Amino acid sequence: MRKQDMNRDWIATAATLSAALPYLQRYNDAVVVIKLGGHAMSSDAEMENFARDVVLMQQVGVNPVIVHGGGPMINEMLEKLDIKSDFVNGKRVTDKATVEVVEMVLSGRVNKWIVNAINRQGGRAVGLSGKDANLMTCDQDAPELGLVGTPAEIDTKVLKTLFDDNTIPVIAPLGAGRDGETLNVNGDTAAGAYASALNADRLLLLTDVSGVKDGDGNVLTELTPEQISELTASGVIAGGMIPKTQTCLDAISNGVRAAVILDGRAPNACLLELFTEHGAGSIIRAAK
Ligand SMILES: Nc1ncnc2c1ncn2[C@@H]1O[C@H](COP(=O)(O)OP(=O)(O)O)[C@@H](O)[C@H]1O
Ligand SMILES: CC(=O)N[C@@H](CCC(=O)OP(=O)(O)O)C(=O)O
Repeated sequence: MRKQDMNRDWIATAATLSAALPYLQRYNDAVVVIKLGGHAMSSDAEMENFARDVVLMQQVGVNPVIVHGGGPMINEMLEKLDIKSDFVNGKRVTDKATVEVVEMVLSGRVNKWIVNAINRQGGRAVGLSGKDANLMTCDQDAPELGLVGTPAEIDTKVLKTLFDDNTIPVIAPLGAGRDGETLNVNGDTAAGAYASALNADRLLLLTDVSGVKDGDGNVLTELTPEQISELTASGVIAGGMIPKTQTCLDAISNGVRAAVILDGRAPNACLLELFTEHGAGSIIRAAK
């Protein structure tokens, strides 16, 4: 590259940083809950990139909270163990044997993968599940789903202590039932519940599609609650996208300013959404 062109690149980089100033100011001290879906975690390299963005966010004054999924990793382990698994409306039917595998995979393998990646990028992350410090107490979801929880009470005390200590919580989507039993919670549902309890400024749901698509396959960059109802009724929003859009609707009616569904595999997806005019994915905003 010629020296002159190289200078032009650096000038563009400096201009990008300068243009980010209003966004950096806006998100200073804001809580951003990020749900990292299992499909958005496909390699160590992608995980390192994600972790780097999270550490940068924290460095500039955001309080990030990571809530993760891990459905594909759970499926892989259940298959190895020859345990059959079914989904109803995007939620896993969970019996005693299944919940043990879910906890082992989520709290063991996936949670530590993320924690380690953030720490390697110079951040300080701590791994938790909803069972720690009374973070998430759940009621049982539909009885036919078995040991699946729906969040009932969130205790944010430990999260606030971690923010004060510049520590990034990484939370596996498990909860404690009223009798202390372990319940499997859909990752999107869990992320939405934490976002509402914290009055988060943004809930980012990172997945493997660039946003919510209409019947022609085009990504809808802004989505209203009415559009979500119509697209769900007509079957265009299906499978794992049902709990995602439902979570966004619940979140914006419960104290979250906006929720975004975006492609977690795209480079710097979170930074693009938070710190640029461009934004990313499909945004659902709370009524003013
Ligand atoms: N209208 C829609 N727009 C985009 N994706 C959709 C839509 N309806 C269903 N999907 C599916 O939802 C999937 C995302 O949900 P899921 O597989 O549960 O992701 P994750 O593991 O990241 O939580 C997409 O990969 C896509 O196949
Ligand atoms: C009740 C329920 O469905 N729990 C999910 C928890 C993991 C999850 O949500 O993972 P993704 O975000 O990667 O889909 C499950 O067992 O797969």
